[in-house]
Amino acid sequence: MTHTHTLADPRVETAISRMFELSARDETAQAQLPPGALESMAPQELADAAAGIYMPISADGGKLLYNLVRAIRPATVVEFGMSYGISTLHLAAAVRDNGTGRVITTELSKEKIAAARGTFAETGLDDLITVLEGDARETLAGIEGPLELVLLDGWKDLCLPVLRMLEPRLRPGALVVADDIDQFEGPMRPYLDYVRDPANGYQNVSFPIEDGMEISCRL
Ligand SMILES: C[S@@+](CC[C@H](N)C(=O)[O-])C[C@H]1O[C@@H](n2cnc3c(N)ncnc32)[C@H](O)[C@@H]1O
Repeated sequence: MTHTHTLADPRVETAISRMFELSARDETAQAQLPPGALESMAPQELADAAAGIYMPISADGGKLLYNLVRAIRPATVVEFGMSYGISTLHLAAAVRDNGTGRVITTELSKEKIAAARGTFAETGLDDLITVLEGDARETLAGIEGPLELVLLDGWKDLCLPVLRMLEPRLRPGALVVADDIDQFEGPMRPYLDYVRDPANGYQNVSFPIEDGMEISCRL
């Protein structure tokens, strides 16, 4: 018997492959940002300046997210930092295959949001995805819990404030996944110190996948 899944749906596979191919130009585009942009620009200014840069999760990171969502069967998945939606498609494909749940994602760049909305419609996953336009610190402030899976992949210095904001709505056993913990060791430090401090109520594992993912289970 052949088992199929939504990541193998030709519409989804084509969209993900196309975006990964386009993301190969990220390094060249990133080199055109003003020097020190990552450290000095305000979140919206940086999002606009980086509108042409995909900055996606890795292919294996996407598969890991798919599997986590399949295993947990969350009613609500929350994503901080959608970009062009590569990670969002992996999350939504798993929600589709679970037959239950939804994905709420958030993004600052209007250009990325317009492109991602088109891609989500093209893949047939748009009915599962709610895109909130604006700063996650505001757009995610009012979402209802309990939350069972959270992906933190926006600007790295904002991962801790966003986690602290969502924390009261995490159900015990919820997973919080933070991407790029090795690549952005400095900006991620306050976040990592927080989740790794046993007093703060998480069990952690640093998953050695491309630039590193910290997976934290809410106790
Ligand atoms: C690393 S990329 C996300 C990549 C995406 N998860 C993927 O795998 O394709 C980070 C994105 O987060 C967005 N972002 C950063 N800070 C944000 C904020 N405060 N609120 C909403 N979006 C934000 C940026 O504009 C950028 O597109």
